Amino acid sequence: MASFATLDALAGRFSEARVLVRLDLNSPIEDGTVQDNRRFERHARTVSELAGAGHRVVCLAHQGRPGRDDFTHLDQHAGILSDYLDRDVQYVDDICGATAIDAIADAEPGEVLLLDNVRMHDDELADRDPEAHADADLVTTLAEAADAYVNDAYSAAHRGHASLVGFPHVLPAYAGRVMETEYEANSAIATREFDGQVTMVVGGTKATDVIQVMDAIGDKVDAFCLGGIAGELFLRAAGHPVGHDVGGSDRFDEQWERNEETIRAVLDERGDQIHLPLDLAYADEYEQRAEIALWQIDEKSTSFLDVGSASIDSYRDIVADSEAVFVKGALGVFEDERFADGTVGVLEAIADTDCFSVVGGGDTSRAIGMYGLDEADFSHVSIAGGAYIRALTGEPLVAVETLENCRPKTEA
Ligand SMILES: Nc1ncnc2c1ncn2[C@@H]1O[C@H](COP(=O)(O)OP(=O)(O)OP(=O)(O)O)[C@@H](O)[C@H]1O
Ligand SMILES: O=C(O)[C@H](O)COP(=O)(O)O
Repeated sequence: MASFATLDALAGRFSEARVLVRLDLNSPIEDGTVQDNRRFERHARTVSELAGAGHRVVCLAHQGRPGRDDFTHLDQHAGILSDYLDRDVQYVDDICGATAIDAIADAEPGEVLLLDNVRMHDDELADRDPEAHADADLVTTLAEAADAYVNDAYSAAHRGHASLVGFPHVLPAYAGRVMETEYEANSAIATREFDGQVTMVVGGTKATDVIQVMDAIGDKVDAFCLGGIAGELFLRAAGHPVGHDVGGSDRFDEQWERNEETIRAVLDERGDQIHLPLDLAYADEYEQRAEIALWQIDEKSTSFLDVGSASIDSYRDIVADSEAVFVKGALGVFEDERFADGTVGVLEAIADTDCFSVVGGGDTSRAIGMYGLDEADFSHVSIAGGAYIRALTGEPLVAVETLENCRPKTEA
């Protein structure tokens, strides 16, 4: 259990307050258009609760990183957020200048504002510790204009940026509903004791991340079911001619070099817990899905894009016997229907059981909506990427620690 104060405590202390709410609306951008995603819908619940209670809600968020194509203003984000609320979101083209401060002062009870991309202010990304961030202009100016601070940005909580760690030192600070639920579910592998089998489904393209997770939490997990790039790299370590770059791909060799030692050590120490694909799927000469058993592969000349049917059956059985299942990364290129069987098959197996389940990773969790699965059949579908990885390994998240350490005095 986290020891931060929540919106329940805020409700008991404030009415019609000016509440600064840090959201994480960081989203994919395609051809200049911000793509709607779960983050808007989830954060809308926190914003709606606060606005519905009559508070004046001032949202702060970031988009992209300076120097990247996805570093933009938040006007489109305001539009998407208001689609999920039963009220308008007023976009303020300023962060903590006179325009922002006036808009905050003029806000009526129940009104929602979204300030501009907080990473456009130099203080946000300055390399400072939380106490020094609390003294920076960005934080002191906005804190002066507000009564309370809510951090709902769990998925950015591994970042020690000003808007995430500065305010709790100068304003009564609370965790929003997204922060609360994400923290609870994603930390479960590190904090909860499960009576039965704990399974982790590991796939995707970021093999380095997931291999580190496997290395760190091997003691807490009974079965790892592998697919995606990590699956092939483990097969390569086990002596199979897969997991090499072919036909212009650049996903394998570099990650192999970086992780070979860890992969071999994990296989050596935890071979019994690790379930590798028994077969793999690829596009044949007619561009149809075809499968090949592992023992039939004698040279790496094909790009494999999914695990095969025998692997899926075996993973489904493992899931059915599990008390808890955590998913990180897709087992295949599910965006292409021909190669969705592995990812969808395992998600369906999880949905069919009443095990405790967490599905993480922005890309992977998209498969739930794409293939008509019901989010309600999973205990939690995380909207976090880097923060989820850290939570799985039990690594502290600096913004969560700050909320806990700066718990408002009256709620202590
Ligand atoms: N064999 C494969 N070859 C190429 N890509 C694959 C393969 N298997 C899975 N993928 C890709 O992995 C992606 C999902 O995993 P990824 O590592 O990107 O992370 P995620 O955990 O879902 O998301 P994020 O970390 O971005 O929040 C999917 O888009 C899928 O197409
Ligand atoms: O999208 C995310 O995972 C968070 O917003 C963190 O973004 P960052 O990796 O750019 O800090």
